[in-house]
Amino acid sequence: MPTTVPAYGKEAAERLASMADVTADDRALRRFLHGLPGVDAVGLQARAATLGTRSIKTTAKAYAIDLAISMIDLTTLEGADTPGKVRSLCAKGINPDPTDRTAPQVAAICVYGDMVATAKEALKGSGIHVAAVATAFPSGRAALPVKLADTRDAVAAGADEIDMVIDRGAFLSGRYLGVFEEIRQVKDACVREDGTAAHLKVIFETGELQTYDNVRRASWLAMLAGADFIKTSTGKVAVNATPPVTLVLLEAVRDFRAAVGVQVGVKPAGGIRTSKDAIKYLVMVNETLGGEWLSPDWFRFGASSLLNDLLMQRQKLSTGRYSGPDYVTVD
Ligand SMILES: O=C[C@H](O)COP(=O)(O)O
Repeated sequence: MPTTVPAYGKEAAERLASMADVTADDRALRRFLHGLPGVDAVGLQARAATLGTRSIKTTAKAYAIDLAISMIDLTTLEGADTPGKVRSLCAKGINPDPTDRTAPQVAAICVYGDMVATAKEALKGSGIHVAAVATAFPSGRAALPVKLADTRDAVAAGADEIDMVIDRGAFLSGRYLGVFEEIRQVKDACVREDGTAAHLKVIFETGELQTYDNVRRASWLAMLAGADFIKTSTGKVAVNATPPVTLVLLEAVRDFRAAVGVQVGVKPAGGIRTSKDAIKYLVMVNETLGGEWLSPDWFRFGASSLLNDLLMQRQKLSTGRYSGPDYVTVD
Protein backbone atom coordinates (compact mmCIF):
# COMPACT_ATOMS: atom_id res chain seq x y z
CA MET A 1 0.00 0.00 0.00
CA PRO A 2 1.56 3.37 -0.95
CA THR A 3 1.94 5.94 1.79
CA THR A 4 1.42 9.65 1.53
CA VAL A 5 4.31 11.71 0.32
CA PRO A 6 3.23 15.33 0.82
CA ALA A 7 3.96 17.38 -2.27
CA TYR A 8 5.13 20.22 -0.06
CA GLY A 9 8.67 20.54 -1.36
CA LYS A 10 11.89 19.91 0.53
CA GLU A 11 12.07 23.11 2.56
CA ALA A 12 8.47 22.88 3.76
CA ALA A 13 8.92 19.17 4.51
CA GLU A 14 11.90 20.04 6.71
CA ARG A 15 9.96 22.73 8.54
CA LEU A 16 7.06 20.31 9.02
CA ALA A 17 9.49 17.70 10.33
CA SER A 18 10.83 20.24 12.81
CA MET A 19 7.27 20.63 14.11
CA ALA A 20 6.91 16.85 14.44
CA ASP A 21 7.65 17.02 18.16
CA VAL A 22 4.36 18.82 18.76
CA THR A 23 2.58 15.69 17.56
CA ALA A 24 4.94 13.24 19.26
CA ASP A 25 2.44 12.28 21.96
CA ASP A 26 -0.87 13.36 23.45
CA ARG A 27 0.68 15.69 26.02
CA ALA A 28 2.89 17.49 23.50
CA LEU A 29 -0.01 17.97 21.12
CA ARG A 30 -2.30 19.22 23.89
CA ARG A 31 0.39 21.63 25.09
CA PHE A 32 0.82 22.97 21.57
CA LEU A 33 -2.91 23.33 20.79
CA HIS A 34 -3.70 24.91 24.14
CA GLY A 35 -0.69 27.19 23.73
CA LEU A 36 -2.16 28.79 20.60
CA PRO A 37 -3.30 32.37 21.25
CA GLY A 38 -6.93 32.50 22.41
CA VAL A 39 -9.52 33.97 20.03
CA ASP A 40 -10.93 37.33 21.11
CA ALA A 41 -14.57 36.54 20.27
CA VAL A 42 -15.81 40.13 20.41
CA GLY A 43 -12.97 41.38 18.20
CA LEU A 44 -13.44 38.48 15.78
CA GLN A 45 -17.16 39.12 15.38
CA ALA A 46 -16.56 42.85 14.93
CA ARG A 47 -13.91 42.18 12.24
CA ALA A 48 -16.17 39.77 10.38
CA ALA A 49 -19.06 42.25 10.56
CA THR A 50 -16.91 45.15 9.32
CA LEU A 51 -15.58 43.15 6.38
CA GLY A 52 -19.18 42.26 5.53
CA THR A 53 -20.16 45.90 5.10
CA ARG A 54 -17.57 46.77 2.41
CA SER A 55 -19.30 48.05 -0.72
CA ILE A 56 -17.86 47.05 -4.06
CA LYS A 57 -18.19 48.55 -7.55
CA THR A 58 -20.41 46.98 -10.21
CA THR A 59 -17.40 45.82 -12.26
CA ALA A 60 -15.90 44.19 -9.17
CA LYS A 61 -19.29 42.64 -8.43
CA ALA A 62 -19.44 41.00 -11.87
CA TYR A 63 -15.93 39.62 -11.32
CA ALA A 64 -16.82 38.42 -7.82
CA ILE A 65 -19.97 36.64 -9.01
CA ASP A 66 -18.06 34.71 -11.68
CA LEU A 67 -15.26 33.93 -9.23
CA ALA A 68 -17.79 32.67 -6.67
CA ILE A 69 -19.43 30.40 -9.28
CA SER A 70 -16.02 28.95 -10.17
CA MET A 71 -15.42 28.20 -6.46
CA ILE A 72 -18.62 26.26 -5.78
CA ASP A 73 -18.61 22.63 -4.71
CA LEU A 74 -22.14 22.10 -6.02
CA THR A 75 -23.59 19.72 -3.51
CA THR A 76 -26.30 17.12 -3.19
CA LEU A 77 -26.17 15.07 -0.01
CA GLU A 78 -29.64 13.65 0.45
CA GLY A 79 -30.73 10.15 1.31
CA ALA A 80 -33.10 10.41 -1.66
CA ASP A 81 -30.35 11.22 -4.20
CA THR A 82 -30.61 9.26 -7.45
CA PRO A 83 -28.22 8.81 -10.38
CA GLY A 84 -30.64 10.95 -12.42
CA LYS A 85 -30.46 13.82 -9.92
CA VAL A 86 -26.67 13.59 -9.78
CA ARG A 87 -26.43 13.61 -13.60
CA SER A 88 -28.58 16.71 -13.88
CA LEU A 89 -26.55 18.44 -11.17
CA CYS A 90 -23.40 17.60 -13.13
CA ALA A 91 -24.95 19.03 -16.32
CA LYS A 92 -25.75 22.19 -14.40
CA GLY A 93 -22.20 22.37 -13.02
CA ILE A 94 -20.74 22.11 -16.52
CA ASN A 95 -23.10 24.63 -18.09
CA PRO A 96 -24.73 26.63 -15.29
CA ASP A 97 -26.62 29.02 -17.59
CA PRO A 98 -27.79 27.44 -20.86
CA THR A 99 -28.80 30.92 -22.11
CA ASP A 100 -25.33 32.35 -21.53
CA ARG A 101 -22.28 30.25 -22.36
CA THR A 102 -19.97 32.80 -20.72
CA ALA A 103 -21.06 31.64 -17.25
CA PRO A 104 -18.13 29.76 -15.66
CA GLN A 105 -18.24 26.14 -14.57
CA VAL A 106 -18.32 25.19 -10.90
CA ALA A 107 -15.22 23.71 -9.19
CA ALA A 108 -16.65 20.36 -8.11
CA ILE A 109 -19.75 18.27 -7.67
CA CYS A 110 -20.01 16.99 -4.10
CA VAL A 111 -21.86 13.72 -3.49
CA TYR A 112 -22.00 10.65 -1.29
CA GLY A 113 -19.48 7.92 -2.15
CA ASP A 114 -21.97 5.66 -3.93
CA MET A 115 -22.64 8.44 -6.46
CA VAL A 116 -19.00 9.06 -7.37
CA ALA A 117 -18.93 6.78 -10.44
CA THR A 118 -22.11 8.37 -11.81
CA ALA A 119 -20.76 11.88 -11.29
CA LYS A 120 -17.36 10.97 -12.72
CA GLU A 121 -18.94 9.63 -15.90
CA ALA A 122 -21.25 12.65 -16.26
CA LEU A 123 -18.36 15.10 -15.78
CA LYS A 124 -15.93 13.33 -18.12
CA GLY A 125 -13.80 15.82 -20.06
CA SER A 126 -15.17 18.86 -18.20
CA GLY A 127 -12.29 19.34 -15.76
CA ILE A 128 -14.80 19.58 -12.91
CA HIS A 129 -13.76 17.55 -9.89
CA VAL A 130 -15.82 14.97 -8.06
CA ALA A 131 -15.76 15.47 -4.29
CA ALA A 132 -17.05 12.66 -2.08
CA VAL A 133 -18.03 12.95 1.55
CA ALA A 134 -16.60 10.07 3.53
CA THR A 135 -15.75 8.71 7.01
CA ALA A 136 -19.36 8.10 8.04
CA PHE A 137 -20.50 11.59 7.02
CA PRO A 138 -22.12 13.56 8.59
CA SER A 139 -21.86 12.14 12.14
CA GLY A 140 -18.43 10.54 11.83
CA ARG A 141 -19.65 7.81 14.14
CA ALA A 142 -18.11 4.58 12.87
CA ALA A 143 -15.05 2.49 13.60
CA LEU A 144 -11.85 3.64 11.89
CA PRO A 145 -11.64 0.63 9.52
CA VAL A 146 -15.13 1.49 8.27
CA LYS A 147 -14.12 5.10 7.72
CA LEU A 148 -11.00 4.05 5.85
CA ALA A 149 -12.98 1.61 3.70
CA ASP A 150 -15.49 4.39 2.95
CA THR A 151 -12.61 6.63 1.82
CA ARG A 152 -10.87 3.95 -0.26
CA ASP A 153 -14.14 3.07 -1.98
CA ALA A 154 -14.75 6.66 -3.04
CA VAL A 155 -11.15 7.08 -4.22
CA ALA A 156 -11.31 3.80 -6.19
CA ALA A 157 -14.54 4.99 -7.82
CA GLY A 158 -12.68 8.07 -9.06
CA ALA A 159 -13.15 10.78 -6.41
CA ASP A 160 -10.74 13.67 -6.93
CA GLU A 161 -11.42 15.05 -3.47
CA ILE A 162 -12.46 13.52 -0.15
CA ASP A 163 -14.43 15.53 2.41
CA MET A 164 -13.95 13.76 5.76
CA VAL A 165 -15.53 14.66 9.10
CA ILE A 166 -13.55 14.66 12.32
CA ASP A 167 -14.63 12.73 15.39
CA ARG A 168 -16.10 15.61 17.40
CA GLY A 169 -16.65 13.39 20.44
CA ALA A 170 -12.93 12.56 20.57
CA PHE A 171 -11.94 16.18 19.94
CA LEU A 172 -14.23 17.56 22.66
CA SER A 173 -12.94 14.93 25.10
CA GLY A 174 -9.42 16.21 24.43
CA ARG A 175 -8.29 13.06 22.60
CA TYR A 176 -6.39 15.17 20.09
CA LEU A 177 -3.81 12.58 19.09
CA GLY A 178 -6.60 10.15 18.22
CA VAL A 179 -8.17 12.74 15.91
CA PHE A 180 -4.74 13.53 14.44
CA GLU A 181 -4.02 9.85 13.74
CA GLU A 182 -7.44 9.37 12.16
CA ILE A 183 -6.84 12.26 9.75
CA ARG A 184 -3.39 10.85 8.94
CA GLN A 185 -4.82 7.46 8.14
CA VAL A 186 -7.61 8.89 6.01
CA LYS A 187 -4.96 10.93 4.18
CA ASP A 188 -3.11 7.69 3.44
CA ALA A 189 -6.35 6.12 2.25
CA CYS A 190 -6.61 8.94 -0.30
CA VAL A 191 -3.50 7.66 -2.10
CA ARG A 192 -4.26 5.89 -5.38
CA GLU A 193 -2.44 2.87 -6.75
CA ASP A 194 -0.38 5.11 -9.07
CA GLY A 195 0.90 7.14 -6.09
CA THR A 196 -1.21 10.25 -6.80
CA ALA A 197 -3.73 11.22 -4.16
CA ALA A 198 -7.22 12.64 -3.84
CA HIS A 199 -7.19 16.01 -2.08
CA LEU A 200 -8.31 15.82 1.52
CA LYS A 201 -10.74 18.32 3.01
CA VAL A 202 -11.23 18.04 6.77
CA ILE A 203 -14.64 19.06 8.12
CA PHE A 204 -14.81 20.24 11.74
CA GLU A 205 -18.58 20.70 12.17
CA THR A 206 -17.84 24.01 13.84
CA GLY A 207 -21.44 24.30 15.05
CA GLU A 208 -20.60 21.48 17.47
CA LEU A 209 -17.17 22.67 18.61
CA GLN A 210 -18.56 25.10 21.20
CA THR A 211 -15.84 27.78 21.15
CA TYR A 212 -13.73 29.73 18.64
CA ASP A 213 -10.64 28.52 20.51
CA ASN A 214 -11.67 24.95 19.69
CA VAL A 215 -12.13 25.91 16.03
CA ARG A 216 -8.60 27.36 15.97
CA ARG A 217 -7.21 24.21 17.64
CA ALA A 218 -9.06 21.94 15.19
CA SER A 219 -7.67 23.97 12.29
CA TRP A 220 -4.06 23.52 13.42
CA LEU A 221 -4.61 19.88 14.28
CA ALA A 222 -5.97 19.13 10.80
CA MET A 223 -3.24 21.08 9.03
CA LEU A 224 -0.50 19.35 11.02
CA ALA A 225 -2.09 16.02 10.05
CA GLY A 226 -1.93 16.90 6.35
CA ALA A 227 -5.29 18.47 5.43
CA ASP A 228 -5.25 20.04 1.97
CA PHE A 229 -8.36 22.05 2.87
CA ILE A 230 -10.09 22.84 6.13
CA LYS A 231 -13.87 23.04 6.02
CA THR A 232 -16.38 24.43 8.50
CA SER A 233 -19.46 22.23 8.34
CA THR A 234 -21.45 19.37 6.91
CA GLY A 235 -24.54 21.47 6.24
CA LYS A 236 -26.46 18.98 8.38
CA VAL A 237 -26.57 20.68 11.79
CA ALA A 238 -28.36 23.77 13.11
CA VAL A 239 -25.38 26.15 12.82
CA ASN A 240 -23.21 25.79 9.74
CA ALA A 241 -20.74 28.22 8.13
CA THR A 242 -20.70 31.72 9.61
CA PRO A 243 -18.39 34.63 8.74
CA PRO A 244 -16.66 34.72 12.18
CA VAL A 245 -15.98 30.99 12.21
CA THR A 246 -14.68 31.17 8.64
CA LEU A 247 -12.44 34.05 9.68
CA VAL A 248 -10.87 31.78 12.34
CA LEU A 249 -10.07 29.26 9.58
CA LEU A 250 -8.67 31.97 7.30
CA GLU A 251 -6.39 33.28 10.05
CA ALA A 252 -5.26 29.73 10.80
CA VAL A 253 -4.23 28.99 7.20
CA ARG A 254 -2.46 32.37 7.03
CA ASP A 255 -0.52 31.65 10.24
CA PHE A 256 0.19 28.05 9.24
CA ARG A 257 1.74 29.16 5.98
CA ALA A 258 3.81 31.79 7.77
CA ALA A 259 5.06 29.14 10.25
CA VAL A 260 5.46 26.14 8.00
CA GLY A 261 5.44 27.45 4.43
CA VAL A 262 2.55 25.20 3.40
CA GLN A 263 -0.60 26.68 1.87
CA VAL A 264 -3.92 25.10 2.88
CA GLY A 265 -7.34 25.88 1.37
CA VAL A 266 -10.56 26.89 3.14
CA LYS A 267 -14.14 25.79 2.50
CA PRO A 268 -17.07 27.32 4.35
CA ALA A 269 -20.11 25.09 3.82
CA GLY A 270 -23.77 25.00 4.70
CA GLY A 271 -26.28 27.83 4.72
CA ILE A 272 -24.52 30.08 2.16
CA ARG A 273 -27.35 30.87 -0.23
CA THR A 274 -27.07 34.44 -1.53
CA SER A 275 -24.65 36.31 -3.79
CA LYS A 276 -24.43 39.00 -1.13
CA ASP A 277 -23.17 36.47 1.41
CA ALA A 278 -20.74 34.88 -1.07
CA ILE A 279 -19.25 38.29 -1.87
CA LYS A 280 -18.82 39.01 1.85
CA TYR A 281 -16.79 35.81 2.13
CA LEU A 282 -14.63 36.79 -0.86
CA VAL A 283 -13.93 40.20 0.69
CA MET A 284 -12.93 38.41 3.90
CA VAL A 285 -10.54 36.11 1.98
CA ASN A 286 -9.01 39.02 0.10
CA GLU A 287 -8.51 41.16 3.21
CA THR A 288 -7.20 38.31 5.38
CA LEU A 289 -5.11 36.31 2.92
CA GLY A 290 -4.78 38.39 -0.23
CA GLY A 291 -5.18 37.36 -3.85
CA GLU A 292 -3.19 34.12 -3.53
CA TRP A 293 -6.20 32.38 -1.98
CA LEU A 294 -8.74 33.88 -4.41
CA SER A 295 -8.90 30.84 -6.64
CA PRO A 296 -10.83 27.56 -6.66
CA ASP A 297 -7.54 25.84 -5.84
CA TRP A 298 -7.59 27.51 -2.41
CA PHE A 299 -11.12 28.59 -1.60
CA ARG A 300 -14.45 26.82 -2.12
CA PHE A 301 -18.06 27.30 -1.17
CA GLY A 302 -19.90 24.11 -0.15
CA ALA A 303 -23.42 24.95 -1.26
CA SER A 304 -26.51 23.43 -2.82
CA SER A 305 -28.51 26.52 -3.82
CA LEU A 306 -26.01 29.42 -3.94
CA LEU A 307 -25.42 28.86 -7.67
CA ASN A 308 -29.01 29.79 -8.52
CA ASP A 309 -28.79 33.13 -6.77
CA LEU A 310 -25.41 33.91 -8.35
CA LEU A 311 -26.87 33.16 -11.79
CA MET A 312 -29.85 35.42 -11.15
CA GLN A 313 -27.61 38.27 -9.99
CA ARG A 314 -25.31 37.67 -12.94
CA GLN A 315 -28.18 38.04 -15.35
CA LYS A 316 -29.46 41.11 -13.52
CA LEU A 317 -26.05 42.73 -13.97
CA SER A 318 -25.91 42.00 -17.69
CA THR A 319 -29.55 42.70 -18.64
CA GLY A 320 -30.60 45.11 -15.91
CA ARG A 321 -33.52 42.93 -14.84
CA TYR A 322 -34.24 39.69 -13.04
CA SER A 323 -35.37 36.74 -15.13
CA GLY A 324 -38.66 34.96 -14.62
CA PRO A 325 -38.99 32.11 -12.10
CA ASP A 326 -38.16 29.50 -14.77
CA TYR A 327 -34.69 30.93 -15.42
CA VAL A 328 -32.88 28.71 -12.93
CA THR A 329 -33.46 25.01 -12.48
CA VAL A 330 -34.66 24.05 -9.04
CA ASP A 331 -32.62 21.11 -7.80
O1 LIG B 1 -21.24 21.13 1.94
C1 LIG B 1 -22.30 21.59 1.55
C2 LIG B 1 -23.55 21.58 2.28
O2 LIG B 1 -23.98 20.29 2.59
C3 LIG B 1 -24.62 22.30 1.52
O3 LIG B 1 -25.37 23.01 2.40
P1 LIG B 1 -26.56 23.95 1.89
O4 LIG B 1 -27.61 23.02 1.36
O5 LIG B 1 -26.99 24.68 3.12
O6 LIG B 1 -26.05 24.86 0.83
